[in-house]
Amino acid sequence: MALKITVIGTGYLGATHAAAMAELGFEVLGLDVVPEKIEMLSAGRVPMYEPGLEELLRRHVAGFEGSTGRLRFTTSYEEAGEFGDIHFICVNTPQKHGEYACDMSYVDAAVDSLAPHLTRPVLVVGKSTVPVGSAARLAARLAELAPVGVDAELAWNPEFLREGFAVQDTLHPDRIVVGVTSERAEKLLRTVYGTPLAEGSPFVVTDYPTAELVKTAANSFLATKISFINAMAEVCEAAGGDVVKLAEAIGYDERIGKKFLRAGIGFGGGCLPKDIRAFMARAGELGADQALTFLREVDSINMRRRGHMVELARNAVGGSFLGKRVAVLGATFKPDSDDVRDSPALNVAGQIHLQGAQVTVFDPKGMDNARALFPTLAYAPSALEAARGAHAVLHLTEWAEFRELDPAALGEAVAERRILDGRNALDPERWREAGWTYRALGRPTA
Ligand SMILES: NC(=O)C1=CN([C@@H]2O[C@H](COP(=O)(O)OP(=O)(O)OC[C@H]3O[C@@H](n4cnc5c(N)ncnc54)[C@H](O)[C@@H]3O)[C@@H](O)[C@H]2O)C=CC1
Ligand SMILES: O=C(O)[C@H]1O[C@H](OP(=O)(O)OP(=O)(O)OC[C@H]2O[C@@H](n3ccc(=O)[nH]c3=O)[C@H](O)[C@@H]2O)[C@H](O)[C@@H](O)[C@@H]1O
Repeated sequence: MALKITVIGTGYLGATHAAAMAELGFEVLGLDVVPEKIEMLSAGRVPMYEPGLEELLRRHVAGFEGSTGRLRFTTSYEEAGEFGDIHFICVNTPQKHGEYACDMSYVDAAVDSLAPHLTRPVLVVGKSTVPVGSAARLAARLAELAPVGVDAELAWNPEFLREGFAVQDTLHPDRIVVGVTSERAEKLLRTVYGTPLAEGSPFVVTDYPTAELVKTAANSFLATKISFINAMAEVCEAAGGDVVKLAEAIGYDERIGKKFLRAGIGFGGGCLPKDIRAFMARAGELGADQALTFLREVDSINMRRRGHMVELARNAVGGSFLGKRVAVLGATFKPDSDDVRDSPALNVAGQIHLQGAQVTVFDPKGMDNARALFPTLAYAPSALEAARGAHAVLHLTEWAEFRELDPAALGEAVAERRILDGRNALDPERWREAGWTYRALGRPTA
């Protein structure tokens, strides 16, 4: 009999994973505790912006022409327990309020809710990003809470997808990593990730702690790479160098590589910032805090970028924001996503607003989420409207459409032709030729 899969938590990770599992041919049931999300997904609508996901969803949710009907959604753990042979846990693991540590309460709640409803031998597979040691603890919890006689095993299978590329990354992953304690679990996961998904993707089998650590190590490395180039940007500014050229030049060395060397206002989002902090907190609990002290520096270089952007903008408008209008292009933490969790762009916008400027934000996809998080900022329906009357335009999220903006047309709308590029993504010459003062982070002023 074909394996049936449940996916618990249908956010950025879970909704994508559920649709991808249906694409691979499995019967899938997605579960979330938020009924509105379940209603939307059941109707073939994705509750966030993720390119290609809605199309994938509609290929498998019933009610659309030619759909396989293999993908359904529910809020019922009882239904999930009846349905699944394999249960993927994809719930959120945010930073604890006021602490560095990871809040495991959602993962714990998912295991606690599922376990009593299990009806047959199952594999529960954690995908959420968790502190090392969680899998062993959860395996014991699962065994304890599962009905007597039900064999409930746990595996850990961290996820490496990027928002904006979630569908592609899930269907064609760089690698699949599984932390298992039995051959049966490994075999089941090899079946799940069988062709075409695993074609060309290395399949790494390891123990729980290594699987958990691979995930936090990967995100720590990426964060470190970004903070490294941002540290170079600071030195370039002091010395009159150009960090974009520097990144290009060091990137030709294949050992260094070109990727993740874009200097700017730094990393944000629902993952890198909280993951490096949770990693430091966990290392501290394990008595290995010294090993990760460099991550504290990675974090502080990153947070400094936001303050630096605010300072540059303040200086650009004459030393004070009082009575000034500032246009902010971009609200999401990166382009091609509507995610504003720990967004550097919104953080900068918020700081400038607090310092007295009238800030107007435009983002192609993140407006609703931005408004919900920063209701006191002003929002405009286009970049042009946001720029109207502005004393400075700040480019803070590198959406492709911002690269296409017409500097001459925007120049007609603003009070002062002054643009600060927080992502080093615009073409300085185009803006300068149209009479703008263009300023970027880590680059010469003219
Ligand atoms: N967003 C991303 O690009 C990636 C996220 N991750 C990790 O995946 C996990 C999930 O992240 P996101 O999808 O971004 O979070 P999210 O917040 O978008 O989604 C989490 C979902 O879980 C649901 N949920 C919470 N408690 C629940 C419960 N007890 N039972 C059922 N559903 C519950 C929430 O309602 C929400 O819909 C995190 O650990 C994150 O670090 C890993 C790789 C990529
Ligand atoms: O654990 C996760 O959730 C995911 O976190 C990141 O993915 P994501 O947060 O979607 O976004 P990234 O593309 O990594 O960008 C993160 C942040 O770094 C910034 N960034 C990225 C690259 C760069 O060169 N410079 C830079 O400032 C982006 O603007 C963004 O704010 C990782 O890239 C994924 O592999 C991982 O699965």
